[in-house]
Amino acid sequence: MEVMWHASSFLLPQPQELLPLPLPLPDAPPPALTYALIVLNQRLPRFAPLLWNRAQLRVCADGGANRLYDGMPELFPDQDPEQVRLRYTPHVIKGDLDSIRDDVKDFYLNLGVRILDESHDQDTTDLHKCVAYVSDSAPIEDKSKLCILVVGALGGRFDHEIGNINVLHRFSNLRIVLLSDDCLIHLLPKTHSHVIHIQLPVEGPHCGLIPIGAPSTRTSTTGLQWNLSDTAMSFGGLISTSNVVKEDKVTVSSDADLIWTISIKKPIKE
Ligand SMILES: Nc1ncnc2c1ncn2[C@@H]1O[C@H](COP(=O)(O)OP(=O)(O)OP(=O)(O)O)[C@@H](O)[C@H]1O
Ligand SMILES: Cc1ncc(C[n+]2csc(CCO)c2C)c(N)n1
Repeated sequence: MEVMWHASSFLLPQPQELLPLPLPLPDAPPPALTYALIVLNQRLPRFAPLLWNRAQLRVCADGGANRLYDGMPELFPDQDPEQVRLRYTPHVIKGDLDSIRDDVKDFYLNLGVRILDESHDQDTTDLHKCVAYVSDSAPIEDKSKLCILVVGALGGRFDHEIGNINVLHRFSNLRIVLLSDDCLIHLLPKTHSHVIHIQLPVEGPHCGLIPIGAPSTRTSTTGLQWNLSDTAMSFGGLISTSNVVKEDKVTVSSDADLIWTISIKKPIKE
């Protein structure tokens, strides 16, 4: 079975800000991914500017545009809010446009941002619409190198959270990472075995492995405090919550699609 690599390196400073990298190790992950960022309608996480700089395509889902407009200046309190907004202008705003404020819409329209009104579709969420846009924008051969980072996806309204997780399953051929200030989650498709490189300075130790779409009759892991060994997992039976990462590399293989979740560390207060 083919191996799929995962690493939350987008939470680290950009490679050019670091010292020259050592030679790749034999089991190092393959070349870097291309990132897209989707901003949802929840408070921006503190590391939003880091993800913004990582991403080549930046999209706001409807009310996510309000959060960008209001929230980026709050993250740079010493700077002129207008200058901050100009620096963090999205490429596209897409959704049913029932949450974006008129002043925000006019501001970004004047800057030439593409605003895509899909109010005719009341059966798919704004996140779904934005993921479809990002996916359609990427050439097919590049899709396996594409990683979509979604901020504001967790820790809010439960119906929205479940809707956001459903998007992971709906687009299971894409790498999508849902983020909040506190944790991230992504899908581990059953079509691959998985190697997850843990970025210990920024993530862990708490983690979970959860079969959300269907039960698993066999899941095996290494690198965790409570490893699974051909173990069954299902809602109503065992699911792996409150697990702990013990090594900087975790491996997972399963006969079902699983959700991987890991905590994001808080910055140390000075
Ligand atoms: N509280 C929340 N928790 C998690 N995700 C959210 C939350 N609020 C919004 N989102 C995400 O942001 C996207 C855009 O939000 P927005 O409020 O514009 O959507 P909406 O469809 O107008 O919501 P509503 O259900 O309130 O009509 C949603 O599709 C959802 O993915
Ligand atoms: C069975 C069913 N439940 C809820 C909705 C409502 N809904 C789901 S996605 C969406 C768009 C949000 O921007 C809306 C209004 C529906 N259509 N069908």
